[in-house]
Amino acid sequence: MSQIRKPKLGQNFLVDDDARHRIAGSLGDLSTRTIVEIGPGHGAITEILATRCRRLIALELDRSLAAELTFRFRENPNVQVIETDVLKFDFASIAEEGETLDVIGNLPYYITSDILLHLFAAAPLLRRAALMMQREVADRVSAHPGVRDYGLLSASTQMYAQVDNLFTLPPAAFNPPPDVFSTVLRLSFAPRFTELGVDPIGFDRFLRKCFAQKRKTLHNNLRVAGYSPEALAQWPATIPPQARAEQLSLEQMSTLYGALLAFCGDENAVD
Ligand SMILES: C[S@@+](CC[C@H](N)C(=O)[O-])C[C@H]1O[C@@H](n2cnc3c(N)ncnc32)[C@H](O)[C@@H]1O
Repeated sequence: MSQIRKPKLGQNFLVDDDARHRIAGSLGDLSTRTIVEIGPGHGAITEILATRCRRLIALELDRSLAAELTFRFRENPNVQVIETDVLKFDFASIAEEGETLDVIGNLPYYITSDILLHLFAAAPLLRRAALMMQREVADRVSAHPGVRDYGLLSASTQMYAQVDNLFTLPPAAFNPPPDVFSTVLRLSFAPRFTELGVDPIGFDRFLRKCFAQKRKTLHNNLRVAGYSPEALAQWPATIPPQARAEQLSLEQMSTLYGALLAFCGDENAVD
C-alpha cells in the first residue's frame, strides 16, 4: 500500500539553484559577518555562505546530516557545524566581544514559532535574519494592523524587528516537495520596548490577552482577562472603544497598556 510520509524533522531540502543563491544573498555583504545557519541539511545554502562570510556556525539536529557536513567542510576553518537543537542553542556562547550575529535558515516548519521566540530572546545579539517559512505563517508575521492576517504573531515579531517580505517559492523548489508554498522574510532586529515605554515581559503578556479571541472586541478580551470596569474606564480617548486588537498599532497598544498599568499598579494585579 502506498503511503505519503511526512519527512522527519521538517526535512524538505532546497533543490532550486536560483532560490538558494537568493537566500544566501538576502543579507547583503557578509564578508565581515558571523552567520548562524539554522538547519543546514545537505548544505544547499551552507555551501554558498561558506565562501562569503567571515565565520559560519551551522546548527543541525540530525546526527547523520551534521556528520556529513562536518566532513564536507573539514577544510574550511571558518565553518563550524554543531550538532544541536537550535531551540537549545545559546547565541551568546559564540558571539565575540561586541559582535552581533546574522541568522539564515530554511527553517524546519514544525517549530517556526518556537524558533522566532528563541531569536527574540537573543535579539540584543542579533542584527538581521533571513528565514524561510510556510507562506501563511510569513504572511502573518509580516502583516500590518488592520489587515486580516495581523495578530499576536505579527505584533510580537514587530516589537523586535522590522520585517520585509522578500520572495515566495513553490513546493517544487524542494525535495521532497512540501504541501505548502514557502516565503523568505528578512528581519532587521530593532526592539521597540524602550521607544514605546513598555517592559518586554509585561507587554508580551498583555498582547496575549488582547489577541486571546480574534472575534471579540479588545475591550471584551481584556474584561475576560480580568481587568475590572474601573481599570477599563481608563481607556484612552485616542483608542476607539469598539476596536479589535488587530486594528491597533503598536503605539496605540502600548498607550493602552500604560494607562491600564498606571491604574492597576502592577500587571500582576490583573492575572
Ligand atoms: C527545511 S530543511 C532545510 C535544509 C537545508 N537548509 C536546505 O535548504 O536544503 C530543515 C533542516 O532543519 C533541521 N532541523 C530540524 N529540526 C531542527 C532543530 N530543532 N534544530 C536544528 N536543526 C533542525 C533538519 O534536519 C533539516 O536539515
